[in-house]
Order: sequence, then structure tokens, then C-alpha cells
Amino acid sequence: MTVVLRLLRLMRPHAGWMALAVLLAAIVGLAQVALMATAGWFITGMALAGAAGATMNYFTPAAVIRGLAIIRTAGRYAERVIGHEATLRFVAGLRPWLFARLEHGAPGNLRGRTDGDLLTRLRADIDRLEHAFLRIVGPLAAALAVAVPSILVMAAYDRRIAALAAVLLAGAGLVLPVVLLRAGAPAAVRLTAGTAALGARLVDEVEGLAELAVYDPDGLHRRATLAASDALVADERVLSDTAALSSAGLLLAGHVLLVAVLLLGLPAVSAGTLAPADLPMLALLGLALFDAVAAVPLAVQALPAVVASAGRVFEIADRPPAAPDPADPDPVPQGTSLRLDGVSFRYPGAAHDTLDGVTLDMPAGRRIAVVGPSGAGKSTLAQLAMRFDVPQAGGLLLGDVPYGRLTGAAVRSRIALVGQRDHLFATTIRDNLLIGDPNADEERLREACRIAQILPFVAALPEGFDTFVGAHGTKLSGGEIRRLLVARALVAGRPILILDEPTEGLDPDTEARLLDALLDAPGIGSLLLLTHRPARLDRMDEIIRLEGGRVISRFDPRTTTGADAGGAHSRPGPTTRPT
Ligand SMILES: Nc1ncnc2c1ncn2[C@@H]1O[C@H](COP(=O)(O)OP(=O)(O)OP(=O)(O)O)[C@@H](O)[C@H]1O
Repeated sequence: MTVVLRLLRLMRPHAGWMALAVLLAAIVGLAQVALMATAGWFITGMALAGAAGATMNYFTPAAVIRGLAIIRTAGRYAERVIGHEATLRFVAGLRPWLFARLEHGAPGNLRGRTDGDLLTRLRADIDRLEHAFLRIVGPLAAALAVAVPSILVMAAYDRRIAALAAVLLAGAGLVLPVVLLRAGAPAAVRLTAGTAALGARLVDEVEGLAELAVYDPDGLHRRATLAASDALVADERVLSDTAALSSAGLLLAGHVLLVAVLLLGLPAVSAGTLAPADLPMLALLGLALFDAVAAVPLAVQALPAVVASAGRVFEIADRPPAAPDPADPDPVPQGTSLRLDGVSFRYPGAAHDTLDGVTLDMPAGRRIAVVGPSGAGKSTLAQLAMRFDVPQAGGLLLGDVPYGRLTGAAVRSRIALVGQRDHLFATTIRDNLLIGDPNADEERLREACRIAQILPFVAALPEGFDTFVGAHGTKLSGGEIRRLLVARALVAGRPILILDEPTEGLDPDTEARLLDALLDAPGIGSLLLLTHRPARLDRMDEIIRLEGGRVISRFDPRTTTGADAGGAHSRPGPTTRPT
């Protein structure tokens, strides 16, 4: 129920358009009912007048019928236009609304979500919310607006007929669809969840096509995907069966009413309590009434899937950001020192702390390497430094301002990160670099690429910076991607640079040249290098060794004798300051 109310609240800004669409739909429905009733009365009246040799004014009823026909046709057109306008306005606002919520909380709120699942929520679930007005709220409101006056008109002629019409309408228009809905609800809910699961599987399958070609020659993964698809088709079939039964029930009830009107009306005509021309008028009014509310069973039918989709949309939209911004943040600090003070962090649901009391002091201009084996917590440290997550204990400070008083955007305006799984967009090298700074000129792009050791490669490409890199950079080698990501971070020109395994996939010569260029470049401020590789560690101001989330040693490599980087990791030299 709360989902439905929330959905209605989201529709409120478009209530004017929606009310107009309902009004038009009601006018169309009433025109249709009045047209049929008038036509029944008029044809019978004319026939009776003809048989009796009497005259009858046929101009007025004919004009009324023509007028109603015009209202019905023009109204239907206007109702479709306005109804779709209302729906599209509603949905057009919904997708950016959801995207903004996702973006605001990302990446912490998206942790554990697959690409396919997110895509389904943003596309299929929001598309289904289109139906909320067009198929549910609109038709139900319009049906009510047509049914009530129609039954009142019937009651003015014959209360028994009106009562019967009301009972049949409620039975076939509401009770039967609700009963069938209960039968079909599990299929509707399965369909919503299944569509998402199938979307996730398909995205996975497309992204893993090469791996499946190698490891799944029997096509087990594909067969499972097809089975999931078949299950969805079966659920669709259940829903269309129940929808067909609902519609058939309503049609049947309309014809039962027609027979009942004749059975009840004929004696009344004989007794003189009902005018002869009024009987076909009531019969056709009843038929047209059932026709006008034909969309009600479909509306009831669509309800569970729409509610389930709305629930999925709200669920992801409501996920709190892992690092919420303060209500009254401080401005971006002037200083560019970065400090971690006894930071401990545990991922949700994890059994142990990934970082345990980590302290790190990086005044402006300092170069620090954090080394340690795989899983030591180096990347997690970078996530916290970027304010993507908040530690459970300890704190971080940027220019002496605690992170808790800064927005994520403020922190990130001072720090650039090259992460291990950073994304290259499916566009040109130039556009990927300009994400660092859209205003960077060609000279800045070249300088960043020069430092990142990728300039000769780019210059040798026929299209240079305008070369398309493919989805996820598939047209580049792993090492080229890493260097391009470093160049992008350099283009951003932030005073603090965090590089998480920047030289992964590079040969030793290129690795050394890249690190030397970074360490020699005049414009680079503080550098935090997260790595398990020994190259150029001797040029850093400090090496911190992390194991199991704890700092086990820290030292200045330039004053530590006899310890190359690799050895220094495991056997701290004489100047080591154990932590
Ligand atoms: N999103 C996550 N949810 C739960 N646990 C995570 C998550 N990300 C990382 N971990 C766990 O935290 C630990 C530290 O991971 P992290 O990526 O920080 O290590 P790392 O030192 O950067 O390793 P590597 O050198 O292999 O990149 C690992 O045990 C990992 O399984």
C-alpha cells in the first residue's frame, strides 16, 4: 500500500495533465453510452411512429447522435494525446530522478548489484510504471465516472434494472478480476523479478561471450538463460489467460444484462410503466456501459506487476549513500594535506575489518607508497580516501578538515584516483581524457600522455586522439588502458593523485619510465602509490607496508640501507618505525 501511495505522490506534479486525461476519457465514455442509448431510443421511436402513422421530430435526436459521435471521436483523440502527454511527462521525470538517486549514493549504494539488474530497474521497471496511469489510474477513474451517472440514469427508468447492472458491473468488473488477480499475482511478481534476472543474465552472457566460448562448449549457461526465458513466457501466458478470462467475464455480464433488461422491461412495457422506446434505450445503454468499462479488468491485472516494479525502483532509490554528505558542509579546504587517523573499516556483512587502525600522514607534495600482498586492503584505503565509504572508526582529514564536514564532491575536487577497474568510455581517446577536465586543451592532453608514457602510441595511431577505443577499451591492450587512465587523472590536475597498481600490465622498462616521469613531473602534488610491485619504491618519501588491513611497518626508503623495495616489504630496515 505504501508503494502505491508513494507512486501516486510521484504522479502529483502531473496531476493536472492526468486529471484532464481522465476528464476526457470520462467524456468519451459518457458520449459512447449516451450515443448508444439515444440511438436505441430514436430507432425504436421512429419505427413505432412509422407503424402508427404518426410524425416525429427526428432532427433533434439525429443532431444529438451526430454531436455525440463527433464528441466521442474527437474526445478519443484528445484523450489519447493528453493521456500520453501525462504519462510521458511522469516517466520522463522518473528516470532522471532514479538516476540522480543512484548517482548520489554511488558507488557504495550499487555494491553487489549487477549491471543487468541496474539496467532493468532503469529501463524495464520504469517502463512498466508507464502503465500506472495509462492502464490503471486513468481507466479506473474514467470507468467510475461513466458507471455512476449511467446507473443513475437507468435507475430513473427502472430501479431493478439499475440494481442488476450495478451488481453485474461490480461482479464482472471488480470481483472477478480481483479473484483472477489473486490467481495470477504470483506469476506477475515472478515476471517482474524474472525480467530483471534475465536482463542480468543476458548482460553477463554478452560480456562473457569469449569466456563462454572457451569454458562452456556445451552451452550450459545459454541453456539456463533460455530456461529462464521460457519460465517468463509461461508466466506471461498465465497472465494473458487470466486477462482473457476477466475480459470474457465482463463481456458475458454485459450480455446477461441485455437479456435481463429485456426480460424485466417487456412486462413493464406491457403494463405501461415503461415507454416502448425506453426499453431498447436501456438495453443499449447497458451494453455500452460494459463496453466503456472494458479496460477495468486489464487495469486490475496490471496492478501487481506495476507495484512490484515500483517496489524495485524505490528499493534501489532508497539505498542510503555509503558516504552521505553533511547537511551543512564546509567549503573545499585550501590545504591539500591528506591524513588517515586510526582508520578501521569493515565491508557490510564481512566477518573481519578490512582496514584496522590505519594511520597515514601525507602533507602536500609528499610521495607515499602503500605496499602489501593481494587483499591487504590497499584499494579499500583508496575508496575511503575518495570518500566513497566512511570508516567505522578513526577519521580522514583533507587540509585539516575532517571528511565528515566535507561533501564527497569537495573531497574529489582535490583528489584524482586511478583505480584498478576504472572505466574507459566507449568513445575516443580524446573524449576519455577530457572526462578529467572538459576544458583541457590539446597541449595539456599531450603533456598528460607524455608523462603517462602513452603519447608515442597515440601519435602513431592514424586518427590520433580521435581514435575510438571500443567498449571498455577493447581496442586497446591492458597496458595501454592503464596508461590512458593515468593520463586522464593527470588531465584532471588535482593536487593529490592516488594510483592503485598503475603499472599493472606494463613491461619493466615502461613501468620504470612511467614512475620516473610521474615523480619528476613538476606539476604533480602529493602522490599515493598503492602497489605490490617493487619498481621505483626507492624514490618515494615513505613506504608503508600493509598486511591484513594493518600497517606493519613504515620507513623512508632513502635512509634505509640494504633493502630494495621487495626486501624492504618483508624485512623492515634499521630505520623502520613499527606501527
Ligand atoms: N565490495 C567489497 N565487499 C566486501 N569485501 C570486499 C569488497 N571489496 C574488497 N573486499 C575485501 O576486502 C579485502 C581487501 O581488498 P582490497 O581490494 O582493498 O585489497 P588490495 O590490497 O587492494 O588487493 P589487490 O592488491 O589484490 O588489489 C579483500 O579481502 C576483499 O575480498
